[in-house]
Amino acid sequence: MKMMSDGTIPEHHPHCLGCGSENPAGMQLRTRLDGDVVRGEVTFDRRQQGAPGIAHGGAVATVLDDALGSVLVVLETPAVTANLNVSFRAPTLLHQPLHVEARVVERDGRKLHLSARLMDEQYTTLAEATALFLVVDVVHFTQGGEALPEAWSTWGSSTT
Ligand SMILES: CCCCCCCCCCCCCC(=O)SCCNC(=O)CCNC(=O)[C@H](O)C(C)(C)COP(=O)(O)OP(=O)(O)OC[C@H]1O[C@@H](n2cnc3c(N)ncnc32)[C@H](O)[C@@H]1OP(=O)(O)O
Repeated sequence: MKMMSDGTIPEHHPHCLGCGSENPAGMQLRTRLDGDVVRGEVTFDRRQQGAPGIAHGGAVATVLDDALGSVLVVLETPAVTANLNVSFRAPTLLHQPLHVEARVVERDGRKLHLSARLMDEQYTTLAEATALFLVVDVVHFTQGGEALPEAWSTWGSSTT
């Protein structure tokens, strides 16, 4: 597993494993592994604002998708989001420290069924997601014409 001795996942986002990309939309999601669950913290600011003082739903979905991407780091499995379903349960306020968790629900061949949740400081659910990720060959990621992070070369690429 790709993690530090304190359980944190280095450079939470898969893109950051050596390629120098920033987090999507400037969001600073930091994740760590807790048993089988990826946990993280994030705080939205005005860059992710939708209605005044409230995070945009797309930004919330991005954080959930990003946390799900961290699960791939733990699994060391190259995969992509095929389907993402988000339920928004309560307004996500800006400038509040929030908790995120993501986990594997089931693996069925190439299909990874994952789930994620965004919670406020009191662990009240604000949004939750279910997702289908499909395992792909690492070649999938060369389509953008950019060099891939060195760390990815050691990851599995079997799509069977
Ligand atoms: C080396 C390590 C690298 C690690 C890097 C990891 C991190 C990377 C960064 C991660 C960043 C974070 C994440 C991101 O941001 S990932 C970025 C957002 N996602 C994408 O760009 C994905 C774009 N889509 C595709 O490339 C293709 O459509 C994929 C690869 C997904 C499937 O095309 P492919 O030709 O391969 O598969 P298939 O069509 O034969 O279908 C196969 C099976 O799947 C079922 N199905 C398909 N789609 C759906 C659907 N929407 N709902 C329900 N089911 C669906 C389908 O019915 C079939 O089922 P069955 O008939 O077999 O039962």
